[in-house]
Amino acid sequence: MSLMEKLKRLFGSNTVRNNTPAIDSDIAIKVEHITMEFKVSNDKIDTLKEYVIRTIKRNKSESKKVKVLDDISFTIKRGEKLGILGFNGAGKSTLLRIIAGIYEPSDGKITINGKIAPLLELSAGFDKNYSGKDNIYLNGALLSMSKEYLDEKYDEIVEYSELGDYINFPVKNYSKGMKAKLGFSIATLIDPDILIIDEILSVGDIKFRKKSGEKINEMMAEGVTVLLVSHSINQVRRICDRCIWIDNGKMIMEGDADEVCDAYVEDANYAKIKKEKKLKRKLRKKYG
Ligand SMILES: Nc1ncnc2c1ncn2[C@@H]1O[C@H](COP(=O)(O)OP(=O)(O)OP(=O)(O)O)[C@@H](O)[C@H]1O
Repeated sequence: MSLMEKLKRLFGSNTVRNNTPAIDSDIAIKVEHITMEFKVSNDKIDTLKEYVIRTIKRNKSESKKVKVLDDISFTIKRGEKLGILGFNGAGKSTLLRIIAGIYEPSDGKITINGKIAPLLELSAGFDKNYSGKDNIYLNGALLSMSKEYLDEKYDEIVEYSELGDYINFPVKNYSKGMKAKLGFSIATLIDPDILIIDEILSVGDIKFRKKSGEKINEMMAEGVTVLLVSHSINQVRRICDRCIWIDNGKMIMEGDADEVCDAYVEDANYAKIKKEKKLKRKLRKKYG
C-alpha cells in the first residue's frame, strides 16, 4: 500500500483520533465492536511455473473471507497499562495494528484520546525513495502530527536517531537498524500519551537498545498509557494493571492482570497436557 493510500485511509477512517484529549476525559482508548476479516486465497500454488501460467492466463484465484477478530470491545483508561494475551494466531497483532491505524477494521469503531506511539513495524510508514528528513514529516503526519509540531521536534528526533548526515539520504540507503532507530525516534519523541507495543523491542545496536529500553521505562514511569502484547507472562504481570485474553479472535476474559494471567497459564498447561496425552495415545496405537 502506498503512503498516500495510508494517509487517505487514516484521515477518512472510522477511527476518531483526538490528539489533544478533553481534560475531563479519563478514557485513552475505546474499542467498540471491532471485527476484522481478511480475504485469503483458497488456491495452493506450489511452483513458480504454476504461478506464471496462472498470471499469463489471468486465472482469477478463488478467495474467501476469514474472520480474525470478532466483536471486540474494551476501554483503556488514561495511564492504565493493558496487556493482551492469546495463543499464536489469536488476533493480538491485528488488533494492535487496527488501533495504530495500520489496518482499517471491517466493522466497529475506535476512539483514541491522545498521541499514539505505535512501536510496531517501526519503518512500515517510510517511503524508501524519500530522505530521512522527509520521512520524519510523512511519518509524523501518519501519527497525526502537524507540520509546526514536527518543525519544533525535528532537531531532537535527528539527534536521538544518531543518523547524522544520513538524515538527508534516501531511506533506501539505510540499514535495517538505521530505519528502526529513525522509526523509534519519531514515535517516541513526539511526547506520546499512549504506547502500543507488540513484544518489547530490541532496536538497533547494543548502545541504542539500552537507550530505547530506558526511554520506554521512563515513559511508563511518567504514566503513559500502555497497550502491550507479550508472550512473556512475567513481563505482562510486571508491567500491566489489567489484561484481556483473546482466543480465535474472540475476547474470552477481561480483568485484573494477575487473574487473567493465572487463568491463561492454567489453560496453556491444560492444553499442553491434552496434547501430550493425544500424542501418547497415537504412539501406543501405532507401536502397541
Ligand atoms: N494480512 C493478513 N492477511 C490474511 N490473514 C492475516 C493477515 N494478518 C493476519 N492474518 C491472520 O489473522 C490471524 C491472527 O493473526 P495475528 O498476527 O493477529 O495473531 P497473533 O495473536 O498476533 O499471533 P502471534 O502470537 O503468533 O503473533 C492469523 O490466522 C493470521 O494468519
